[in-house]
Amino acid sequence: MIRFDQVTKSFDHEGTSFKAVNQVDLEVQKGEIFGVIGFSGAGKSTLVRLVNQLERPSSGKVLIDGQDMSQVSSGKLRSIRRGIGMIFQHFNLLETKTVFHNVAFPLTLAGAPKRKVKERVNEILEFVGLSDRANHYPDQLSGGQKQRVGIARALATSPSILLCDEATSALDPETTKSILNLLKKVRDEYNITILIITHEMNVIKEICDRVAVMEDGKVVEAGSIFNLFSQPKHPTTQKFVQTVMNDEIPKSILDQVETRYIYRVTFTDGSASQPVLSNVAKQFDLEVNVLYGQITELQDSPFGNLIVEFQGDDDEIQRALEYIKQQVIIQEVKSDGR
Ligand SMILES: Nc1ncnc2c1ncn2[C@@H]1O[C@H](COP(=O)(O)OP(=O)(O)OP(=O)(O)O)[C@@H](O)[C@H]1O
Repeated sequence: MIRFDQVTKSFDHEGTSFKAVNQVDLEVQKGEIFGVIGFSGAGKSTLVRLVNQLERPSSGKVLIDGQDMSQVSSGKLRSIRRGIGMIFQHFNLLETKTVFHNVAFPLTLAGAPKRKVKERVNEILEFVGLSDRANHYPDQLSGGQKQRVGIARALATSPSILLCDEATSALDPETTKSILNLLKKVRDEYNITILIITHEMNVIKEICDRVAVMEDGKVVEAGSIFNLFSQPKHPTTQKFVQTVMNDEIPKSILDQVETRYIYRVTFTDGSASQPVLSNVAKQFDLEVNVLYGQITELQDSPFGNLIVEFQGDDDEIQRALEYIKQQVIIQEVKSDGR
């Protein structure tokens, strides 16, 4: 549905050319919630602005439903743009207009008749839970309510794509959660493709199906949430994962452990590590101790790491490791003393 094909966007500054987006290949499927994460300056905003052609690629193609955006007529581009909604970190509401008129704005702009506008605005305000705030002004609303208005405005013209540029970065954690739940509802009920850019791994973890990690204009790693969280390969991905899954074994615990065999066992979708470990304890002549761990939820399934130590005969431990490897992800933390 959205395809970046070798897309580069360069900016010229004081005689030098700078690639804000550098040869990006990505495909976002219809109805998917796709996250793009990266530190400040990685090129996320530029990437998202390439989707609705607020920026034009210097080279490569951006395709929406198979259509090369650089090849369409200006009339066609306007109609494609109406099918792409966008929400922003600072909401970008019209302060002098009521909630109703903020949401009505894109419909009025598109020339919709008054009766249709009223019907659609009321419907969408109900969807975002703000029917009782229709006559309020933005400065009478909380941050979370303002973003609900932003979402309602973006949805007013019934888009098929919703772009979210740091949409929860100005909100507290509770409000962030409620906005993310609303975005999930947008996807589930309207089958809208959602492209989220953020610097917060929590946002990715909460609602995305797949994620791309950006650095210096490039996508350094991309994949399903499970793959990225369970086996992050690039150092930047590893840093982001650690912000929500701190699985570094505390030094105080490591110092107390005398054994040589310490491993990280990772829970992934459908793999229940705990039964595997109790089977190991039953089937092999060794002791298994859980030293540390953190289990969370990823897309409604348990996910996390357990740091375990094995005590026993070397050969028996090797046999047990072979058995475990066939069932779950296991990585060595320490196996050779200090
Ligand atoms: N119009 C522009 N002209 C010149 N340079 C630009 C322009 N837009 C973006 N850049 C540069 O491109 C790089 C990527 O910027 P971009 O805003 O896409 O990154 P980002 O990952 O969204 O960062 P942030 O999270 O801070 O917004 C930055 O170094 C920025 O200064």
